[in-house]
Amino acid sequence: MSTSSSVEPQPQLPLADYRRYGRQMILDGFGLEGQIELQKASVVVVGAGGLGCPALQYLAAAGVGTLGIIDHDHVEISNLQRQVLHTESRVGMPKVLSAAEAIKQMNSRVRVNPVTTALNSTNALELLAPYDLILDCTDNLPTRYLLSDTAVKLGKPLVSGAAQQFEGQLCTYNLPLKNSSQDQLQERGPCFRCLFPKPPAPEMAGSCEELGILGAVTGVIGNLQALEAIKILTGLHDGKPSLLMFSALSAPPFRSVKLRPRRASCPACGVEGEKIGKIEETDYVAFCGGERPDWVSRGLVVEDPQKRIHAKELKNALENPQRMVKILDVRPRTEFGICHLPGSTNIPIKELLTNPRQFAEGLQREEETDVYVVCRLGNDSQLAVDALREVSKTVVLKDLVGGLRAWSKEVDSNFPIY
Ligand SMILES: Nc1ncnc2c1ncn2[C@@H]1O[C@H](COP(=O)(O)OP(=O)(O)OP(=O)(O)O)[C@@H](O)[C@H]1O
Ligand SMILES: [Zn+2]
Repeated sequence: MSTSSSVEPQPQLPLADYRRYGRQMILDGFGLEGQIELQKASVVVVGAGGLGCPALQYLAAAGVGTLGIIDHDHVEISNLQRQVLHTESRVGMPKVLSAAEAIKQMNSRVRVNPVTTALNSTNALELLAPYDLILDCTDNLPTRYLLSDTAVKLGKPLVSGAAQQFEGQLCTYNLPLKNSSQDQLQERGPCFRCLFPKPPAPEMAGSCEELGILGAVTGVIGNLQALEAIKILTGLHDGKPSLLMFSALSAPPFRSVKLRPRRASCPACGVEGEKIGKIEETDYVAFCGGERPDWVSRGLVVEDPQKRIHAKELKNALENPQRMVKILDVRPRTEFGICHLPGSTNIPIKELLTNPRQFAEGLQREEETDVYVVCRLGNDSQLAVDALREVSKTVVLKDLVGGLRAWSKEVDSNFPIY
């Protein structure tokens, strides 16, 4: 029997992994140690949407040992333009299960822990505690504050991404600082509350559905989140907190600002002044100004027949005109260019609201004409009708309940939904 085999060191990774991860293991500063760190690491990704999908994809491909995925939503066809782990055949499936399936196909050795419930103040500490690092891939402020407070309480870095339209942001909160002084406060970088002590007004925060998003933009930010996580886990991060801003249409597209140290008076991570209470007892939605008005359902509640018209009634009015009928479409020009009702006139809501009198005067000249205002979902059309009513004497001035989406559902299934 040869004695050499008993003294030969065992490979520290399965042999196949040397081949699989070799391209990254030969990088200076990464090495075998880096791969072992990734293998041992656990990362939880909150949100398996536009940011979460690319982030998960690169974390799984790189060989992070355990990935938690938390999301309560299901895959929709409108997600596939950017949520690149989901597929046509998985439309309707919980996003976390769809993402788990994609990861399994790519790297079967990654342990995936899917959670199909929403993260909230009562479950956050428990759901996030088992992980080394947290990725915020969500799309709303209450969850951002909740994630930040929980990350502070658990002492974990929080890699936060955001993207909308052509723009995105990346920031790691609660980042472990390198060469930190003895000063306790300086051991970690600032938290989300240090930067944004007060939430912006809820109406300022629009969703991707309302404002639009280019898929490749979420790809850029989601990839950067994965990269940031990998740098932190493998010790490649310089430990200097910064806020990175990306604007796809600007030159150069990236800007970065160094962040100030954490605020001693921060109610979450500071040592002075008022502290936040228990996370479990905090109402994050209320803190962020309450629920955003659900305009669509609001539209269904306000049933004032003087002010509003349903899609089927509008169809009748158009087909059996007692009087002249005019359709005013208040969507942005780009959306009007996607599809519109024949014969409709486009006056974008922004223009209309800057000078409603001017447009009302135009309508008044056509006193015999009934005016119906339409938009995409039935929100802006209400604002337009309210503004026009104040200055106009047009006899019939109504907005379409549920907007053109309702038109498509209730009247003409060939009218595009976008
Ligand atoms: N508190 C939360 N817990 C778990 N997942 C969350 C929470 N808040 C948001 N998310 C998830 O974060 C993801 C954000 O991704 P994104 O905005 O790309 O998707 P979306 O909401 O499907 O988009 P769209 O606005 O086009 O419908 C969503 O899948 C959403 O369900
Ligand atoms: Zn703070």
